[in-house]
Amino acid sequence: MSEFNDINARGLVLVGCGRMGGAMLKGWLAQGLQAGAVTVIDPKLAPEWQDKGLRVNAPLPENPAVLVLAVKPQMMADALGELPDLEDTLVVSVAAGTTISTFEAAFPGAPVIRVMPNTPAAIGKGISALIGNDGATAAHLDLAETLMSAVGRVVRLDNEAQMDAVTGLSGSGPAYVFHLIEALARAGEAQGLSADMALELARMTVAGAGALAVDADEDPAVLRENVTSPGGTTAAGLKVLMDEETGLPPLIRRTVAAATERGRELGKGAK
Ligand SMILES: NC(=O)C1=CN([C@@H]2O[C@H](COP(=O)(O)OP(=O)(O)OC[C@H]3O[C@@H](n4cnc5c(N)ncnc54)[C@H](OP(=O)(O)O)[C@@H]3O)[C@@H](O)[C@H]2O)C=CC1
Ligand SMILES: O=C(O)[C@@H]1CCC=N1
Repeated sequence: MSEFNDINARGLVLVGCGRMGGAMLKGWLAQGLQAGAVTVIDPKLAPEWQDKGLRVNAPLPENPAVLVLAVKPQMMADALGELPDLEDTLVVSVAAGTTISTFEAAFPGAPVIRVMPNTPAAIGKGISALIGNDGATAAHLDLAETLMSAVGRVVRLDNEAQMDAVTGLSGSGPAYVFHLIEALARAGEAQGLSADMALELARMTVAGAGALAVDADEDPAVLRENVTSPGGTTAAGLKVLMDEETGLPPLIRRTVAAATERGRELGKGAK
């Protein structure tokens, strides 16, 4: 029996099937969501989605179980304006910044859940944080958690204000890690490695360390110490990286703070 039974019976509407919407849809279909139960609204849907049995830019089902909004925050008002009134449908938004109050205004009385996923959802390795409005029951939260746990892990927030920090950390975070790979590769090249060799070493180092950080019982700090021989190479590298004034900690603090602040601005309607 699929955990998507109710959704397969009543339907799911996905508005915006770009990088994030597409990543989630890929995971949901792989986990038992039936393509015929999904109505995708996206005027310029990528060709890869055209022959999957989805209902593409079709009229919405009468009473879908879930409406997932995955358009850019700047496009949200337009997208909401194109949707009909809904009854007994769970509204789920993954948009950065856009607050629950926006969806309550668009769908008065509806249960609303705000989710912040990330793109590793495409391979079932995402992390999502979610929080519902007062109209979202335990069953609604469980339904959203069913959807998001099909594409990775889920944490629940107790305060919507935390969502911008989540966005700045794990929503945007994959981009920081991809940039770390790029930077490591370039640094390897600077030390005489070929571009291909440096990229392969950097990519697999980040992937392997990430997998170990998840699988191992030890804290990341212990895993770091396990690599660091006294008087060895890692200690020499970490002396630069961990400098509290010029190293990674202040840089990452500023990075996450800037992303968090941008989430707050988007929530206030910035373009
Ligand atoms: N990308 C990421 O890593 C993450 C994104 N998010 C959130 O997900 C949302 C989508 O981001 P992302 O997937 O990156 O963006 P994309 O631009 O890749 O996808 C959005 C899709 O929605 C389409 N679209 C635009 N207007 C409408 C409309 N009125 N009705 C239906 N579809 C429409 C876009 O078409 P067109 O291109 O033609 O405009 C596009 O295909 C954002 O709110 C973002 O904050 C959250 C977490 C992570
Ligand atoms: O860059 C953005 O605004 C979106 C939200 C989190 C990741 N991408």
